[in-house]
Amino acid sequence: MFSLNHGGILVAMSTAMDDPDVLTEKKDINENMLGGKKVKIIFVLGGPGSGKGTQCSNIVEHFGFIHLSAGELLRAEINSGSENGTMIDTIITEGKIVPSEITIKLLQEAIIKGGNDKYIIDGFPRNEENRVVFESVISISPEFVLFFDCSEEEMERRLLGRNQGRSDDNIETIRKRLKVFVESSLPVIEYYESKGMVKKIDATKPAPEVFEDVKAIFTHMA
Ligand SMILES: Nc1ncnc2c1ncn2[C@@H]1O[C@H](COP(=O)(O)OP(=O)(O)OP(=O)(O)O)[C@@H](O)[C@H]1O
Ligand SMILES: Nc1ccn([C@@H]2O[C@H](COP(=O)(O)O)[C@@H](O)[C@H]2O)c(=O)n1
Ligand SMILES: [Mg+2]
Repeated sequence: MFSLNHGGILVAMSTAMDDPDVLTEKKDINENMLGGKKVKIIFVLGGPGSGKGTQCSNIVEHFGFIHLSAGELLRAEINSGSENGTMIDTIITEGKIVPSEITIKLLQEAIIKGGNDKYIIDGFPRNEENRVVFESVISISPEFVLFFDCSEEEMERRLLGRNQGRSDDNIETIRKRLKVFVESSLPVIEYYESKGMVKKIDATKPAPEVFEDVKAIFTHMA
């Protein structure tokens, strides 16, 4: 079983039910280890509507990763009636970025619940604060960063046609999200680029063609 300690650091705590021999053992996550298991994380980044969610579903189906979407986790938090729900809802509707401690706590909980050793994390880190806080709280470095590169015109067209009832899929919020992407998210991608960790995909192409390029990357990493 896993839990958060008082400092918010993720710890793995074995209980009698999990393993009676290590009843009180606690292990921090570090150097990509979680509860004694090596955990692989891939960050999936790209502008709003670039096709992150679409391609993550394909990756789950073909390569056995667990897909965690930061945006989905935040929307679920709103729908759960949590005390932060109204604040998160306002931020999303304004196309801004939710404070990192909230998003990272949701990611931590989802990783623990997932119990897997391979995660694709979609839409995170969205800004430098996300990146730095994740690095300090969850000491797992991504294997690489998958970047879906798409033109703004195409992203806007897709979002206006998405029709999933999202409060941020309207032209006013879409324009704000595109601005936030350029000002706050691209610098994170550039940071990883400077470390040689970015695998860039032309995401303007039709979805099946994009997946062929994604497949080539994941097949080679297996
Ligand atoms: N390559 C593609 N060509 C055309 N349409 C696409 C392509 N990929 C995804 N779409 C469609 O575009 C819309 C946005 O895709 P998706 O939800 O996967 O994007 P996203 O990057 O997750 O966006 P967001 O950041 O807003 O969550 C969806 O309606 C999806 O069906
Ligand atoms: N790291 C993140 C990710 C998302 N958000 C907020 O959620 C909105 C929707 O995200 P999608 O990935 O589903 O498009 C996004 O516009 C942000 O408002 C966030 O704050 N931090
Ligand atoms: Mg998405």
